[in-house]
Amino acid sequence: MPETIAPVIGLIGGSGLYDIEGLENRRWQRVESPWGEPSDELLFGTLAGVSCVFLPRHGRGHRVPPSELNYRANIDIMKRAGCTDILSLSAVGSLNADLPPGTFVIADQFIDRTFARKKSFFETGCVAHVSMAHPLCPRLGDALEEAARDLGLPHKRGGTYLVMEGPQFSTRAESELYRAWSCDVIGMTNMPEAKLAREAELCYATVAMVTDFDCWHPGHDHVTVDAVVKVLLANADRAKELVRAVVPALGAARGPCPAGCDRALDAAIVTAPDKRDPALMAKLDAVAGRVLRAA
Ligand SMILES: CSC[C@H]1O[C@H](OP(=O)(O)O)[C@H](O)[C@@H]1O
Ligand SMILES: Nc1ncnc2[nH]cnc12
Repeated sequence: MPETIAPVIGLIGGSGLYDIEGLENRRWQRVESPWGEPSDELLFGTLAGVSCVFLPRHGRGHRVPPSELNYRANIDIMKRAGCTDILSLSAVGSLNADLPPGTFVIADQFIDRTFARKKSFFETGCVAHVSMAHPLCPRLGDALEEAARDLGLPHKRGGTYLVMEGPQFSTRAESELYRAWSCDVIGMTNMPEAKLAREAELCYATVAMVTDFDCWHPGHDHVTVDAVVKVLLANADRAKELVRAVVPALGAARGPCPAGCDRALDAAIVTAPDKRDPALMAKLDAVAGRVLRAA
């Protein structure tokens, strides 16, 4: 019989999402990470009896820009806090005329165009290569799709999220290029977050909430924070409804992830055991302890 676990649902709130009201037994608590300073304390609580852990990605008050987020510390503390799954709730621009502001895209692919971020927990002293062919957990995607449908939210299952470095919005030529690549939405944060979640063997899903048409659209010559924030606030309320609907569905005890997210490191580490750096191994205790302790 495969082992069953009681899921702990991690929620990463993006722009406009700095708290989850309605979380019961709530407490903000600092969690230390060997990877440095995370964005904020974690908010622990329960929804319908299911354990949840919330992190405001940019910190309360939106202090940290996308390129300066410590993605490694953020994922590490969520793993330390016991999370098994992460739902990323993110504001995005639309690159697709069929996805107007207000649409929730349950993404299934990424193109990572970021270049100024630490993208892996694995460094000299312990090298690993995980698969990113299917970067988002289909089991979480199924649950989100069902909850969005039941709530009557405008949504689309599947879509490619292009991750740009930012913090400036894209040029018109870039926006057109990404459209020619068949990307659906654009944002600045879900990479390397999704790569690090995979390395940490966490199931990860993205709800990309469209706030604007980026700058390619004939009727929307540029993106402005003002315009984005207006839509964002309405999206944020609906995102919280979605969370309240999906968490109970995800909370039942379950076996291993059918897509293998929770076993991503099984065949990923290539460094010979006697060549591994003890200091790095100590930092990897939460992220990779399952496989390193077994070695
Ligand atoms: C305030 S609009 C630009 C900002 O919003 C998105 O962040 P998040 O994914 O955390 O919601 C986008 O990626 C930019 O960082
Ligand atoms: N157009 C856009 N480009 C990048 N990130 C965004 N976040 C919200 N809208 C965006």
